[in-house]
Amino acid sequence: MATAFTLFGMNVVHDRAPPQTQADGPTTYQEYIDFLKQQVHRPSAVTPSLHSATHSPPSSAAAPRDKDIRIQCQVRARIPTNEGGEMYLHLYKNNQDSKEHLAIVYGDLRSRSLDDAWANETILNRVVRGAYYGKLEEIVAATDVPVAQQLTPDQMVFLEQQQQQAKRKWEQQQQQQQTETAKIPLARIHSECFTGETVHSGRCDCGEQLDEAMRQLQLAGRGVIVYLRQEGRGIGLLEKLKAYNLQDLGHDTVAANVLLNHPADGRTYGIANAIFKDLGLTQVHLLTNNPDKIQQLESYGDIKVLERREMVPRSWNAPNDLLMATQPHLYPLDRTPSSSPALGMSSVFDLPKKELDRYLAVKVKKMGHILDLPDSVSSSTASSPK
Ligand SMILES: Nc1nc2c(ncn2[C@@H]2O[C@H](COP(=O)(O)OP(=O)(O)OP(=O)(O)O)[C@@H](O)[C@H]2O)c(=O)[nH]1
Repeated sequence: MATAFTLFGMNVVHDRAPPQTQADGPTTYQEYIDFLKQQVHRPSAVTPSLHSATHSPPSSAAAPRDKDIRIQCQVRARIPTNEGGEMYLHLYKNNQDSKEHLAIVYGDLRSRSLDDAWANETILNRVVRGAYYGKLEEIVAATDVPVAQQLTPDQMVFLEQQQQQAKRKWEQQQQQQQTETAKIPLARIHSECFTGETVHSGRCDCGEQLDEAMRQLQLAGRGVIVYLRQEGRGIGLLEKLKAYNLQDLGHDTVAANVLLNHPADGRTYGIANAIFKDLGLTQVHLLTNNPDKIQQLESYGDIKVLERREMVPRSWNAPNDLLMATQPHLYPLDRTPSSSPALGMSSVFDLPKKELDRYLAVKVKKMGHILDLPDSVSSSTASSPK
């Protein structure tokens, strides 16, 4: 028989009664989760075991392996964007996991580990891994290149001199910048979301957040988006897709994670902290609604978040829509209202809003994200835990 109870102002309907000890139903979130877990571990026709005998349970993504983090930027490359801007993609390796975490860098920030001298490398090796100063087109314009695998002695001398000059220019610019403006870079720590970013899922706002962060960074002209491979809040794509099926059965994003024996949010930010440091940042303005992200980042003691810049969902943000409609060149092509229907995709004016609003409401109501829920969203999500 279905049971209903209220949790954090939401009516939760479940197909089984809560445990005897909680005659009035769970009153705290922990009790709700315990209640759900109890059901999962009872044999049931409607709630099958989540892990078959042939599969070992997923490892806990929560275990912080945050000690003695070492990172190295392996390569940097210029990426012109379809909106007319330009950024430098930095690829990092680290001693914590085997993932390729990224930094999307705008403006003149430089990676210390990339710029370090590496053993037995030639000037051409440095240029190829992106540890060059200035613009490669300037080198190309001034020599007979294409530069071959082997540089002639003349080319080698030219390249060395050209790089010394370009480096001095960069250092001068840095000094001027610090004395004149002491600009604090704009930064974002973004967690990978294949579904939201690549297949344009309307279950979450991750894709539009990445687009919006890139737009803001491009406008700011200086800063970084650290792109962490922490898919599914750290549980990975496999487990996130299972969580989606649990969500379709009526659980919210937090409960679905817990039912799969994962923490609600298993992410850590030690690698982001190390990447910020590597890029010479000590103070940032951070684009986020997630206070936990700020707290975790600052807990390492290296980076101070001077200001939090909120990320308002596009579908809630009329002025942004207006900006997009009037300045579509600032937005990715596949997200503009005019091009979307032609591609058979939802336009931002026609997002699958119900599921997205539920996702956003859970972030605000259960995960403490700082966002003003519009009345329409508050009321439309009040009766559902999803
Ligand atoms: N486990 C799980 N992860 C999800 C789900 N939907 C999106 N994600 C992941 O959530 C991460 C983004 O986290 P969010 O909570 O949306 O945002 P945030 O990074 O904490 O906060 P902001 O800085 O304000 O964007 C990405 O790694 C997504 O893959 C879901 O339903 N379940």
